[in-house]
Amino acid sequence: MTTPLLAVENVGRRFGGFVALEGVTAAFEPNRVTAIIGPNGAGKSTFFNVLSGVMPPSTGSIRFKGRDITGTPQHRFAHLGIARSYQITNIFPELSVHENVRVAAQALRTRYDIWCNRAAMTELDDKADAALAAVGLAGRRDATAKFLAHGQQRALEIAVALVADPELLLLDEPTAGMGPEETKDMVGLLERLAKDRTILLVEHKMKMILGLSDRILVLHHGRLIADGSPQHIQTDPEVRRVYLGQNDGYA
Ligand SMILES: Nc1ncnc2c1ncn2[C@@H]1O[C@H](COP(=O)(O)OP(=O)(O)OP(=O)(O)O)[C@@H](O)[C@H]1O
Repeated sequence: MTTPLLAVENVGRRFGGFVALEGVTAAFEPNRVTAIIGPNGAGKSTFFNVLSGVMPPSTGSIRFKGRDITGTPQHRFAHLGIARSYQITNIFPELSVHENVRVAAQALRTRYDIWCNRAAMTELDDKADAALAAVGLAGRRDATAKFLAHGQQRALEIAVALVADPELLLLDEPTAGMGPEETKDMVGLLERLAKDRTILLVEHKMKMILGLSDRILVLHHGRLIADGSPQHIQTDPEVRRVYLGQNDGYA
């Protein structure tokens, strides 16, 4: 069996006396797409926040490539090989598309690298261009970020995440606010990226999740109630019960 890239064991998170996440255990193999779904308030964002170091878990442990990273501060995650995008578009609107990615690349460097090494600057430019090419934005390189269409802004965020060359990409609702065409483009992008990366995503668009994911985890009231292939999840009686009556396209 392959060593899991990421393994969480008995992970939980409390807010005061409220248990938002409880006893979640799962291991994630490399180069797979896993979706985390669940009704509103199920604990998806909390799980993502814990996985990406936004907050430590109250219980349990998280291992990345066999190394215990429980409680590691968020700013160290990019160096570990874990990158995250947010639900809300999170770019510098007044900077160019290329500048947005280069700033991210620069942030991963030390001051010494930046000020003393001209070659390092060229390398940063090249890295930014490679990330833009990977998400299909090379042609908009010099556009001001605020003038990109919404779908392109989300792709830019992914380029920003890619500049650290992460092995694990955590994507919080990458198709939020997108219509069918933009969603289709994003799915195509994620399929390309998934060839040599591990992707975990939180999403609400069920048809998209069923088509894209190798595996789906279902959270409900902070607990993992199902974990399996899209086919398995679609026929799981507990999942069907949880989603019954929810107007989110699940069928
Ligand atoms: N910082 C916080 N303090 C107190 N309670 C919180 C906090 N963050 C989340 N919660 C609570 O934890 C529960 C899980 O919230 P979470 O945002 O993780 O759910 P979710 O599945 O992402 O929901 P949605 O699909 O609506 O985004 C909710 O009841 C929420 O009110």
